[in-house]
Amino acid sequence: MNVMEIRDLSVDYLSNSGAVHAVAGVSLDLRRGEILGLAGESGSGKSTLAGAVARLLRPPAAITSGSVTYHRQDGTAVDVLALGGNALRAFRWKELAVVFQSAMNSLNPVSTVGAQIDDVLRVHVPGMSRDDRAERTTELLKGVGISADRRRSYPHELSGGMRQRAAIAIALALNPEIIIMDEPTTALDVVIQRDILHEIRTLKDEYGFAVVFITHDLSLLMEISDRIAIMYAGRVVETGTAKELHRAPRHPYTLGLLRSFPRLRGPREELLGIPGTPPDLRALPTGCAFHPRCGRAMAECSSELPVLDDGVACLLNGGHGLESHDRS
Ligand SMILES: Nc1ncnc2c1ncn2[C@@H]1O[C@H](COP(=O)(O)OP(=O)(O)OP(=O)(O)O)[C@@H](O)[C@H]1O
Repeated sequence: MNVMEIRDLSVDYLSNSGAVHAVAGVSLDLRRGEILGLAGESGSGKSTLAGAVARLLRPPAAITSGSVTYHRQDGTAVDVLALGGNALRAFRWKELAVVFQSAMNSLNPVSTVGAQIDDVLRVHVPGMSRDDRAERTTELLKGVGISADRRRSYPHELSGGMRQRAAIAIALALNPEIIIMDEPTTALDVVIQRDILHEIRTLKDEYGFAVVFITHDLSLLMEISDRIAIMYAGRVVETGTAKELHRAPRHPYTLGLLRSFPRLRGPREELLGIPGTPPDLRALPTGCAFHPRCGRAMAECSSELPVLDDGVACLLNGGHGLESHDRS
């Protein structure tokens, strides 16, 4: 059962030097209650895709095609790209919440963490009593591993890990169905990262929300995700369960990522398993965007754009392609 369906979604950043095709024709399902990992080198479009479905993109970003459908538990379908005003605000907190990499940026520095959770509840659940809000705040903080007395702490009084936990507690305040986490733990110590991620899994099992998890750490993604989507140059090139991708990656790019010790953030540099660097998104190579870096490229890879078929977009894997001139 899908909680969200993304179909043929494209996002450009418009600039004087041409449109940057950051997301190009992405179709992806998010199943209710799953953790979907999103991986790919820096600049492959992960954050832009997340921003599009959370409706957080601002100009110069422009959604140029596609649809995003959210399915409520009662069966109603919501056209996410058409939401506006109050409906959009309600969607963003009650149905979908986002946790960003830097918790400091999403927390208010002049308000205690308890007051920030209380604010969210007060604004979005007008009928909730003060006592009920206090109880819910304590419950949320406990749920992410913060003791109740810490609700009176200001963000700067908390460690990085605690701040991240507080940001997650705020995101969970209204019981959303979907949580998007964009590199939420990369700035943290590895041990703390793993602790927080295991708690997210526990919370997810308890509350039943689905998670879209974006990280540069593919090994971490393999550990915590149910399914993974690999992005390259704005497209999804492979999807599968974490086990499938780990055991038998089918796209040469996925294989390269697994063989590398990738630094997916920061300056673009060659990955050990993949020569070259990602393409300029203003002027993509013809055919498969990965072909200039692919050790297994065939002649047709430079003229045919492979479409995602049975979880992989690669001509080598029985995938069929579109002639370059068929591309919309
Ligand atoms: N405001 C902007 N204007 C122009 N181009 C942009 C803008 N924001 C992002 N881009 C470009 O869009 C592409 C996709 O960026 P995006 O941040 O979605 O990738 P990502 O995979 O999330 O990378 P990272 O892991 O570094 O966050 C990149 O080439 C980036 O340079």
